[in-house]
Order: sequence, then structure tokens, then C-alpha cells
Amino acid sequence: MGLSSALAPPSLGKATERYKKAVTVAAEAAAYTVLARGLLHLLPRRKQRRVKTIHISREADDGSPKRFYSDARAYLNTHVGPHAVGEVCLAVRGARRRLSMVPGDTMTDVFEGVEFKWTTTRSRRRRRGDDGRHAPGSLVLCFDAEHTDLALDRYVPFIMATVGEERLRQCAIEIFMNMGSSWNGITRHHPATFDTLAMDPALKDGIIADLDRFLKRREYYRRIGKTWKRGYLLYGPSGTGKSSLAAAMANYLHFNLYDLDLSEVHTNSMLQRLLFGMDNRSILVIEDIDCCFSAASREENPDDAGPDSSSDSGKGITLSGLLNFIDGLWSTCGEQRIIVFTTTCKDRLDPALLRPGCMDMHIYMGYCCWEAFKTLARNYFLVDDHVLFPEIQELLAEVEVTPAEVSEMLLRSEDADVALQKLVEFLQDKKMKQQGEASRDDEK
Ligand SMILES: Nc1ncnc2c1ncn2[C@@H]1O[C@H](COP(=O)(O)OP(=O)(O)OP(=O)(O)O)[C@@H](O)[C@H]1O
Repeated sequence: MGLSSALAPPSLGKATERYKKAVTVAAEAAAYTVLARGLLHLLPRRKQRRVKTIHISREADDGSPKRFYSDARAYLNTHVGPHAVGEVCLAVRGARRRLSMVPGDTMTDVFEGVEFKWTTTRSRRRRRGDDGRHAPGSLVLCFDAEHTDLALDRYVPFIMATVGEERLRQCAIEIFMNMGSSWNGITRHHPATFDTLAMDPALKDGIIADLDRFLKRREYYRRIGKTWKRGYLLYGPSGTGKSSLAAAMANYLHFNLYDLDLSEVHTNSMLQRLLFGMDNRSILVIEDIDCCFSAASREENPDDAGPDSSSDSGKGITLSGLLNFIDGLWSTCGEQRIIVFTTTCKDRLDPALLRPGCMDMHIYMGYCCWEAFKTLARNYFLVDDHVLFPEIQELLAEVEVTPAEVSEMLLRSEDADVALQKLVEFLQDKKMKQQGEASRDDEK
């Protein structure tokens, strides 16, 4: 074969032949693939296991923390680990000790017989401390894909419920009541929080800011030589949330509540024993203080002293005595104490209590305003708007109704339409009655 014939292009017939062969090979390969896929379905399931991977990031796109991320971490730290892994992080805050997974580590949880493998990834952005360790980035959950429904429908809700219950338990505060000279305490989760409290939002924010400031001021109180305590006088009609506010403060600060019934305290020594028996980081609540110490104080009417007064120091408990007593006692042994007095009738209070500097903050808990109503509607029915809202807003501007009365109406039905209609009728009825009373007063 000459050089020229070797380099010459193949004939058209040969080229067609090669093309046909190539097509046949490709078709056979495709057929094998289909066959192999079909056979794969016939193989036992174990052999075709696929892994499902879910990434749980710590922050949403807008930078806000993601709820399930923190729930999952809390669950892993307390329920799965840290015994499941060799290396753990330790954080100590006050009396609380917290162990958590080291970023990059993996642990396995078994739920309903299925294995769930959790891995913490390392954050690319942040580094923790001087040891150069990466802060945790996101969580990665891997499991057999055939259990996807179980994972999403049962495992994830189980984690959230478990952590939710745990948080409630941890949020529980102790509520004490006086029995003789000692306190009788129960641990419970009081439902009142600043979220559930219906009141003017600016006032609510002001109270929260005041509490925050108080907590941070240990050095300040030490410097000025005063007891680290804060006093709040809550006044307003019955059913406006004064007791609820005291409980919301306790929940917010994680302080225990001491509900002091002064009618049961007959002598100064009894009072002293009770005050000494209180823990730090606590709130002392004395309700209806006007009934305990009115303007016609026992100080001015010594005959009005407590029944056992003669058996003790010879003096009954007086308001100024109580205040000085508390100051004196707490200055030696107490840290982070709050005292809350409530009254429905500020006019009847002993002037000593109203003197500047006695109670740090006077808070008026008033009738249900529009903003307060919106908080209740959101909490009871998860609604921010309703066709009856304009009418309710108008009525609330004219009628004196307490948040307790509004709450009671909203509780009458789980159906928002029904409950809000009942509230409208209740407000209309109340408006008529209040107008009737006003015109009768005018006639007098
Ligand atoms: N501002 C409020 N926000 C939410 N719920 C409230 C509010 N005020 C009253 N309630 C509801 O009414 C109930 C009674 O309220 P609370 O005892 O706190 O009122 P109070 O002003 O302390 O009344 P009293 O002066 O009679 O002790 C509460 O358990 C709560 O359900």
C-alpha cells in the first residue's frame, strides 16, 4: 500500500459501517444499564441503601438564629452526648455546667430502632478562644433514606418536644408562701411571662430595661453603699395583671417568688426569721399593701398592732419598720433582691411608701387598652387582624374593662369569630351600663 492510499479518506460505505457499529454498542450499553437498574430493584433493600443528609444551619439568611438548630444542639448535649463521644466542650456558668459536642465530632442516636448520625461541622467564619478551635458551624443529620418520613414526621417533632419540656422544667420557679415563721415552697412553671402580659408596650419595655439594668449593677450598689435591691409598687384596679407582672418578672429573671401574707406575720421576730429564710435572687411580693398598712397606719394607732405584738418586742409591724427592717437585713445578707408591693388603691397608702426613694418604680396597671388587647388576641388565637378589630378598638377607647375580663371572654370559645363576637357584645353591654351610671351621677 502506497503512502498516498494509506492517508486517503475511508470510503463512504466503510464509514457508514463503523457508525452503525458504534450505534449498536451504545444501544447495548443503554440496554444493560436499564437491565442493571431493574435488577437493582430486585436485590434485597439492604444492598441499595441510600443515605439521606439534612443540613441544619444555625442562622437563617437574615442572620436570625434558627429554632431547630438550638433545639437539636440542646438535645444532643443533654440526651445523646456527651458520653457518646470522647472529646467534649465544657462551659461553666454559675452553678450550671454544660457539656457539648466538639465541632467536627459525630454521635449516633437511636430512635424507634433507627440510627441517626449527627455531625457538627466547623464554622468557617468564627474561631473560638485562643485555642484556635472552630466554633460549631451547622449540624448535619444522616440516616437511611428509607426512614425519611420517620425522621421528619416523628424524630424531629420528638426532639423539639423533648427540648421544650426540658426548657419548661428549667424555667420553673419556686413559689413560696409563709407558714408560721417558715416558707412553704412549690416548684412550678408560672404561665405569666412578659410575652403573655397584656399592657402598654412602651411601659413593658421600660420595666424590662429597668430589670436588666438592675441585674448588671452589683458594683454600682457596692460603690454607693446601698443594698442591691429594687422596689416596685404596682397599682391599679383588680384584674389588671399586678400579680401576673410580679410572676413575669420572676420568670424573666429566673428568681424565686416569696408571696408574703402579712396577716399571718404577728411579730417582728417572725418577720425577721422569714426574711432571713429567703434566698438571694428572689422577689418578695406583698399583695394589697393598702390593707396591711393604710394611711391610718398602725404606727399612729398602736392599738391596731398585730395580735401577738405584746408577746414579742411590744410593737406591731409598721410599714416604715418593715422597710427599714428589710433594708437593714438585706444589706447584710441579701444580694439581688426585688420587693413588689401591689395595691388597688394607691390613695389609701401610707405616705411613707410613696415618698421618693422608697419604691424605685411606681407602675400603673390600667384597664385594657388597644395594644394590650392585641397581645391577648395574638396569644389566644394567633391573629393579628380580624374584621371585628375596628369595632373592638372603638369600644375599648370608651369602656373601662380589665385584661382579666377580656381574657375571660376570649376563653369562652376556641373559635376566634365566636369569642370576638362575644367580646363585642360584652363591651357593648358594659358601655350601656357605664353610660347609665354616669348619667345617674350627673342627676345627683
Ligand atoms: N395584663 C394582663 N395580661 C394578661 N392577662 C391578664 C392581665 N391582667 C389580668 N390577666 C388575667 O387575669 C388573671 C388575674 O390577674 P392578676 O391576678 O394578675 O390581676 P391583679 O391586678 O393582680 O388582680 P388583684 O388586684 O385582684 O390581685 C390572670 O391570671 C390573667 O389570666
